[in-house]
Amino acid sequence: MIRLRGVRKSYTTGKVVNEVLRGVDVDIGEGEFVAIVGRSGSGKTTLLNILGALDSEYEGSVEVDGRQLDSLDDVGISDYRNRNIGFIFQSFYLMEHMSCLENVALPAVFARGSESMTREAALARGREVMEQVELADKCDALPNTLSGGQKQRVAIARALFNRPRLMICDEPTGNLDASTAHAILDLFRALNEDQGITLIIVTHDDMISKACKRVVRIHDGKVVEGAGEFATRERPELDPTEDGGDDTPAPTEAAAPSQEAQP
Ligand SMILES: Nc1ncnc2c1ncn2[C@@H]1O[C@H](COP(=O)(O)OP(=O)(O)OP(=O)(O)O)[C@@H](O)[C@H]1O
Repeated sequence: MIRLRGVRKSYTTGKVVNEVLRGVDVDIGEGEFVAIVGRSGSGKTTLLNILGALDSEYEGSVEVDGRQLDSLDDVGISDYRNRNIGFIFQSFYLMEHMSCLENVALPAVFARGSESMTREAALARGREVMEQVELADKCDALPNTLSGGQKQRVAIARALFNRPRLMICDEPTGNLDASTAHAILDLFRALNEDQGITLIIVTHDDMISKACKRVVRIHDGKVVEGAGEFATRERPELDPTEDGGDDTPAPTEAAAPSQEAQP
């Protein structure tokens, strides 16, 4: 489903170039349940943003169902995202002045053309996904009256609204205690097993990564474990204290301003 080859990404700040991804090759198949792990600063979120078509400023190839993502224009990319991907973040990004149901129905606002829904249809679909996350009784509640775990369930319901094939989750349990995190994990498992939704989860939480069916590990700007159906060409020696430190690559002085530095 998603195939990355030779993906490189650097951030340029002034004259300093930080090469974060240095030739990432990875495959994510339909229906997979994958964790992305690595030290802080190793580029997990950077990779996730590319996998989720949130970032198109990279070198290399990202192919989805046989089609290069960079062949799509901005409208094509947002259509692809809206139709196929649900996003879950550590901070739940709920609109505090709207009810949970209105939050969940928000993706209808972004639907385009003939597919846009009436308000009634959007709210009915919202109720359906609130039921799926077992929060039907919280439809009219404001988000700030909910617990952290409940807020994350509302965010998951919102992500489910457009019936995504893929859910991209960045530290989804980062703000939750262990038992609440476990309940969210159970929900992810059910979405994967019962609905066949592909899940890609960036996590520092061992409980989550152990439950995933594959672990993709990033180190030194490359995928060193769990790349998918092919062998990674280079495998740097891994530090056994892997997740304990910071993997931010040392920034280098730019010889010339990179493309990203151009206005
Ligand atoms: N928008 C940005 N501009 C400049 N540098 C950035 C930007 N986003 C990330 N970086 C840098 O890229 C590197 C990788 O960041 P990223 O957030 O992908 O790491 P991560 O593995 O997700 O880290 P963590 O586990 O701490 O969340 C870090 O050195 C970070 O400072």
